[in-house]
Amino acid sequence: MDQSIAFARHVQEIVSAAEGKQTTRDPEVVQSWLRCLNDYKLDPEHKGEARILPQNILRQHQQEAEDLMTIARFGMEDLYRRVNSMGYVLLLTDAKGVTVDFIGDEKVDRELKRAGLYIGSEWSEQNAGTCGVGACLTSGEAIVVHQTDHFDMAHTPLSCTAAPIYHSDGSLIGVLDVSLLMSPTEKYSQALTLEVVKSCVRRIELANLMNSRKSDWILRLNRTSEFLGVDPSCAISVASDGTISGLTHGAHQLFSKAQGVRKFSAQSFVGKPFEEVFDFDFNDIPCLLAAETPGEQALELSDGQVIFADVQAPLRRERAPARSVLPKPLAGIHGGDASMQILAEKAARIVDKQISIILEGETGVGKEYVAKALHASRKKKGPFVAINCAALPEALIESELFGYAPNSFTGANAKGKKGLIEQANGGTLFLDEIGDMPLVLQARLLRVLAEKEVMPVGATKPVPVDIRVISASHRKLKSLVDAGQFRQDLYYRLNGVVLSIPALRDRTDKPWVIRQIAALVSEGSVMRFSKPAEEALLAHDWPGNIREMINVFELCLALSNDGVVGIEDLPENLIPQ
Ligand SMILES: Nc1ncnc2c1ncn2[C@@H]1O[C@H](COP(=O)(O)OP(=O)(O)OP(=O)(O)O)[C@@H](O)[C@H]1O
Repeated sequence: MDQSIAFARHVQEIVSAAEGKQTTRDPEVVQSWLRCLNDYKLDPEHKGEARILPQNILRQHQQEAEDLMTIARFGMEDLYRRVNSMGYVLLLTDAKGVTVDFIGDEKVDRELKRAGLYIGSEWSEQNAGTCGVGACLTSGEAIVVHQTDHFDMAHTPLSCTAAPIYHSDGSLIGVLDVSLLMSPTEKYSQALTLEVVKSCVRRIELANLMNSRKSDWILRLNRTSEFLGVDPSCAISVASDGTISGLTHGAHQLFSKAQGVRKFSAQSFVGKPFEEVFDFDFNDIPCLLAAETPGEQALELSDGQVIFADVQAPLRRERAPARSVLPKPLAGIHGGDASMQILAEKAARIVDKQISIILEGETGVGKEYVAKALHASRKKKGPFVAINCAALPEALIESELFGYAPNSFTGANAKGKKGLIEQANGGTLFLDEIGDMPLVLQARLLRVLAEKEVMPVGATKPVPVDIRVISASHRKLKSLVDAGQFRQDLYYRLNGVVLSIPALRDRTDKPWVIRQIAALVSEGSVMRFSKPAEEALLAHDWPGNIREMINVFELCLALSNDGVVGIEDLPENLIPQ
């Protein structure tokens, strides 16, 4: 047919379609023509040249699309091996329609370049009119734009089949297009090509999801159980908190249909709880790993539709909780010593549980300090009551601990008195030097802990108490039990978890401890040490631990000039000979 007649007919067809007249064109092609006329104000009589971007601008697009190019390259090469003998070329464009990667036959390089089937060509609908890439980007769906489907007469020799590529977060990131310079007249000749391109993109998206979500559960999904393991139709990833962290476009379409969502909305399923989409408990996903029959792989979608799932467990464990996730008071008990860090992490795991804790360590290492940090880290705090079992006078110990009823003995307060255990109700009871508690009192304490109530001296009715107990001892309680000085049954009740605080001489964070205690003693004002003084502090073995350090620093502060402590200000036993 004469070129000018063909051109006139093409323009005429577009105009009459725009007027709403009957047409045999596919509706998505007509919709694109209408966008070209009405939205982009393109002129069907104008013959545009294919636009190839200059190198520097192309490079910018390629840099921004680096991830997409890496994701898609293996799929493109595989696809090209299958279709190149039929004359197809492959284009990968970014979300703006710029060809950032290209595979074609070098023998017809010049013709391809002229036709715009080339690296750097720009195929947005606004620029090139109806074309495979442009219509695909605008609609978000795969499409064949065959010969005179093209809006611009310059492109009507081409046949273009394009499928959108979606990121696992749901956003449209590019288009994979296969095009022919010369093709059979009938459009249905490209029906199989469309399926091949869609399947290639499906595998690209799946590989991307599996690669980028290694710490999550991956569920490969199919409507039938056959081919589920080898060629699933779509997939999702689920994070450890039970929310959907990523999905392929096929999964997006499946869920949208199940939930009656018509309008395409990119991110609508990412971040949603797994149970909102499936009628299945997230915590039961591991059970699917052991599925042996298709029936055991079947899941129900929210609309009752059955879908089969092939599950892959997280390949990479999420990193262990960093120090910063410890409750603040516990994170602040050391300055980087490894055994203190382990202690803090262990304590953080049990801090809100009904588990008794024993703190062991030499005198002055900071057992009460750590007990207070434990208490301060609890969600439900209540009061903190400390009892030094070694310092209580024997005669008063019972009434101090358990309290007494009004007028229960001579000299007692007429109103009675709440004991320390009752004062700790709803909070923490810290029993310091528990190893020094007399045996008779140990029996009574055991009853309090077992029955969760105290019987004040002279009272007839017990008082219920809810306390968490932290005990401390500078001697190993187990050896006291072996020596018959501590009740075994009480030891077992107190001994939920033992936390051993290292001696100061064994800690690797001594410079941090020095700074802490200097600030404590000087109450925030200046207290610094000369280099030789600091070296002497670091070399000392601190038998009295942190308490000894506090005493030494108080003395130094009093002797020093303007808060700067020299070696001569240190006590004699600290000065190297
Ligand atoms: N990390 C720290 N920062 C500041 N001060 C601390 C720290 N650790 C302990 N202290 C202080 O050191 C002193 C001794 O600590 P604590 O009384 O907790 O030790 P203890 O092991 O319970 O001693 P004892 O065995 O004699 O009962 C206290 O004044 C405490 O406040």
